[in-house]
Amino acid sequence: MEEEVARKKISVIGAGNVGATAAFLIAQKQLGDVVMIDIVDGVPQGKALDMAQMGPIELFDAAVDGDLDYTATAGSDLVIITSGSPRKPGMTREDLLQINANIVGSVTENVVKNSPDCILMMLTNPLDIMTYHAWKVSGFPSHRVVGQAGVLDSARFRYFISLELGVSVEDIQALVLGGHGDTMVPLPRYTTVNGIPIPQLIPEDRIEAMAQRTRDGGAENRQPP
Ligand SMILES: NC(=O)C1=CN([C@@H]2O[C@H](COP(=O)(O)OP(=O)(O)OC[C@H]3O[C@@H](n4cnc5c(N)ncnc54)[C@H](O)[C@@H]3O)[C@@H](O)[C@H]2O)C=CC1
Ligand SMILES: CC(=O)C(=O)O
Repeated sequence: MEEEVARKKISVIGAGNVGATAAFLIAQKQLGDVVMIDIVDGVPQGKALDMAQMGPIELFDAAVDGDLDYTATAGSDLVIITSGSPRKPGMTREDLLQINANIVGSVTENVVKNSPDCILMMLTNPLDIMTYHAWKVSGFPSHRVVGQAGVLDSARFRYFISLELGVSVEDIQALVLGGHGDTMVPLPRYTTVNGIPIPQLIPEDRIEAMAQRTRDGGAENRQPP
């Protein structure tokens, strides 16, 4: 007899650019049923409805709901926190510290009340500090609180290398360590194209230019309209 496996429940706090994109990709890949929470009435509900109505086109059955009330997130397996202010031109990620610490603190308390066994994934900037803050506020063991940044930073580095060499991103493995900020450390000798370290393929000054563009990634991607 086939065993029925329930989909995971994944809540996304903040239904802005990052939260809504994450919610849609989760639903489209059927990683779980999704609940989006925001403070602006109509935004999480409306965006969730739009996404759910893409199910018949993209062929997914994952549920997508939006709400203002954290009880809708109850029993989540994973909660992704994106709520907060994004960087304005000229701001560093650290400039966001005070504004977002207040938001992340109260959001984390609400999340923990409703999903005491979840894994918390932090995206709000400044990422490393907000992850630490959420860990402290949650009281969770450290293996249940993670920050998302290394994947994005490594993806940016891979993308720039693919442009430089005219090869597919699929052939590139890259590793970017350190914080999600100006101190991030792309590792060229551990970055390979089909197994060949990039210092054997790209001049040093070009690698450094791509490493710097990766560090500046968040700012470059958020130019004023
Ligand atoms: N870690 C990473 O890789 C990345 C992190 N970020 C960070 O993610 C955060 C969100 O960025 P965007 O989505 O572009 O901003 P956004 O302004 O589009 O969305 C933020 C959302 O949070 C909501 N919000 C504000 N206070 C809230 C609260 N107390 N409870 C629930 N929702 C609340 C806002 O209403 C808004 O809809 C920023 O801090 C940004 O710097 C952005 C890109 C990558
Ligand atoms: C905003 C930000 O942290 C980024 O795009 O990397």
